[in-house]
Amino acid sequence: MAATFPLPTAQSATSVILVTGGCGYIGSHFVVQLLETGYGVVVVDDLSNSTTESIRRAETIAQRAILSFYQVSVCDTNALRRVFELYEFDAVIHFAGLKSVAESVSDPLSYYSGNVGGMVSLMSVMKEFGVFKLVFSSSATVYGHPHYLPIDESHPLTPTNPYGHSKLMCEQVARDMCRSDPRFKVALLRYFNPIGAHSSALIGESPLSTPNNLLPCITQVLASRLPALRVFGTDWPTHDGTGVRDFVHVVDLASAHLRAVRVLGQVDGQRRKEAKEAKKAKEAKEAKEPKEKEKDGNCFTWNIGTGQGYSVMQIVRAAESASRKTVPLVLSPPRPGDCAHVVANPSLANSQLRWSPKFGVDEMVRSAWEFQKWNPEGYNAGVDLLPVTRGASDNYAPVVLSICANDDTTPTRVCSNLLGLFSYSNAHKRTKSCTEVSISGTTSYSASAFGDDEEEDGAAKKVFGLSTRMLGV
Ligand SMILES: O=c1ccn([C@@H]2O[C@H](COP(=O)(O)OP(=O)(O)O[C@H]3O[C@H](CO)[C@@H](O)[C@H](O)[C@H]3O)[C@@H](O)[C@H]2O)c(=O)[nH]1
Repeated sequence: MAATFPLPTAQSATSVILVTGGCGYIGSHFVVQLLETGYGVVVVDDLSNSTTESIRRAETIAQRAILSFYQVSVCDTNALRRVFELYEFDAVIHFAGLKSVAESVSDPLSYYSGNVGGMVSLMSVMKEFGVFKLVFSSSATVYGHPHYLPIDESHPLTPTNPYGHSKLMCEQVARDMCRSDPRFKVALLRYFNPIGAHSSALIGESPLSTPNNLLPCITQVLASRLPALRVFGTDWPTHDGTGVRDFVHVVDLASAHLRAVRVLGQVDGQRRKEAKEAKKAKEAKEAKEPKEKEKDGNCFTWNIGTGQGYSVMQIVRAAESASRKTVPLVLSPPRPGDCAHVVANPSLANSQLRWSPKFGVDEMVRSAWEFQKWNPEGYNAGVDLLPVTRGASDNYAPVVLSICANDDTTPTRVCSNLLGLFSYSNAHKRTKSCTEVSISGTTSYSASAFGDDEEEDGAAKKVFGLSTRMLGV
């Protein structure tokens, strides 16, 4: 029986979204959601800290292809123009940017030219081509050291490093553009600490260089890629002496962007409606609008965090429990510039965006570990996932593989990671010792069906052999 996956073409896509930095950690999770929701997706990324492998995997998860990828820096205004000439974008989601606090201190010009210059370049091309909806990746770093907790959007903005200043300047560019032209509608999303990975374990955080952030450090220690976790500060005024942060699952964070795109779309409809309303009704309505809107036109700022704080040691314990391993620790002095406690007040996003996080901290940490476990070398493992075929209605013959798992391994993940499958079915059933999974679209293995016994067929044996060799299952 042939499986059919809908692969909408550019023509059938209702709305086309440009994602800058779409190959990165957060961008790739967002691309999955855009594809799953039916948007047409164009990605630009200069690949300075990412690879296109993440996009191929996002397509695998969503079983849909993006419309196009362009290796373009947002700072390259002419190259951006050429992309805008090809599509009528409904909105732009701007993830592209540099994000290392330490690097920004040693090389501030790169952060001002890359992040602020990139924002100016992007917004100028948006204006030129009449694209007015923008969702921007901002950061809780714009608040600097907390004056009070939890941090709401009215908290003073006092960044402590060039990275934070560059994000705040980008926000200012957006605010000023909204004030100067009421057609602009911008969502500034201030992320707290994004962690975790997609449940498929196909995409996750895969830094090209040595990680600085807590979770990738922990998972790399668990994978024996780093010898030990340095715990920066054990004498903070927190419940266990280690730093407390507001960790948010990257999938929840991605869905906040989807909500923001929708809310900005409603601003459009709202404006048209308001234009038709009687003056009195309009005034009454405007009186209820958030202050932010009066001040900044259609520029909205939302904290994206859970409102819950977890300490470094709580995260370490969660990782040990997810991996059933021990994290060797080196207790170290505080990192320069760090602070004890950073927790969001996300109530504005909860009410105005109608966004609230679904995943708890255990799931965040578990999924981060799963990604590390199945992708020990990140995206550079040499696993060759085939691209999703760009076509209207390709039919693929399903292949049923039987994979023996001696733990609760998710079979789709094993198959997708190891066999270069470009689409898979979520339908699977488990037997006592073996797990069956229906998979579509393998060119490497063309056998049609196997039973529970992997010895039954040479190809099945080969598949199983590959998984055992590469993963130690
Ligand atoms: O190897 C490590 C790495 C981190 N930490 C601690 O873990 C906590 C979280 O650190 P990290 O993951 O580096 O995040 P933050 O320092 O909170 O910074 C993140 O969150 C900020 C917003 O709150 C953003 O501005 C930054 O870009 C982003 O990296 C802090 O207490 C660190 O001292 C360790 O103990 N050991």
